[in-house]
Amino acid sequence: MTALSLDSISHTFPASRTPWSRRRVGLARPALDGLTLHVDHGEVVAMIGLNGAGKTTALRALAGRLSPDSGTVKILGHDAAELPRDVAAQFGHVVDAPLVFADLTVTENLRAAARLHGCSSGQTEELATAARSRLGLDAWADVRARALSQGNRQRLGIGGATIHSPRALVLDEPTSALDPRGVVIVRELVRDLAAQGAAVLVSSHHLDEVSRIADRIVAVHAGHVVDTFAPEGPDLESRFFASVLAAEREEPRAAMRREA
Ligand SMILES: Nc1ncnc2c1ncn2[C@@H]1O[C@H](COP(=O)(O)OP(=O)(O)OP(=O)(O)O)[C@@H](O)[C@H]1O
Repeated sequence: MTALSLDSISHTFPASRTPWSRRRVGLARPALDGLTLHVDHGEVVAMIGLNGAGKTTALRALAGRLSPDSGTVKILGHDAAELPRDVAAQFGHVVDAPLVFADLTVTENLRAAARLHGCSSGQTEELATAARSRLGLDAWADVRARALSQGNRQRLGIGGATIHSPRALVLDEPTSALDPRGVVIVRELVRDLAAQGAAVLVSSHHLDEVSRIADRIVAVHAGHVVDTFAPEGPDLESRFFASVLAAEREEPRAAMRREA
């Protein structure tokens, strides 16, 4: 059953203005251009794409941080922009900056994350201890988040986003700052959640990691899905670039068809 869905979503940010002029500069190209993507329960889908392809914008729409110009965005069957409280409690995400309070310690942050995700006060301590240990953060238990390294802060954000064992999870470049041990920890955490039935959508630039973590890989280019790959099989990098090149060759023809 589909747990995360983006259907024909399009979004164009306003063209930027220079600080010294009210005149808009630059072309307003769509960040998302009819992107459709579904993730089922128990499935890990990885989104790959060049810089500016639209990955984060799509994930922001799922996280309820952006209302696209058109299309439908659903989490567990509900409009992502207006999740009922009980559905929000089954969803987790790290998109943009992780929800980490700089002045709280690691343990206090995890307790806060458990409460914010609707876990009962009776469960909080146990969940915080388990998440801290799972993410390899025991040595930093009483350290304020502002003093953490970038990688440990990323671990803490992921710990907070998954502390309630969500049924739907969205992670934007979850391993970008992690050391190799952290990469394995996050991979195993994501795979375990999927084994429990969670739908997981991650974006990443690490093609090697993507093929280890995902059941399905989607290539996004110019705001839409241009190809889908199985993780096994030869040389993901070559397959990815072939798809991007084919999409770039096809685009002028598609634009002419749209204008005709
Ligand atoms: N807040 C914003 N205002 C204006 N344009 C934006 C904004 N956020 C994103 N964009 C533009 O939307 C397009 C898609 O950006 P997005 O961040 O979704 O790409 P991405 O695939 O996540 O890239 P990266 O791999 O570099 O993180 C880009 O052209 C970007 O410049």
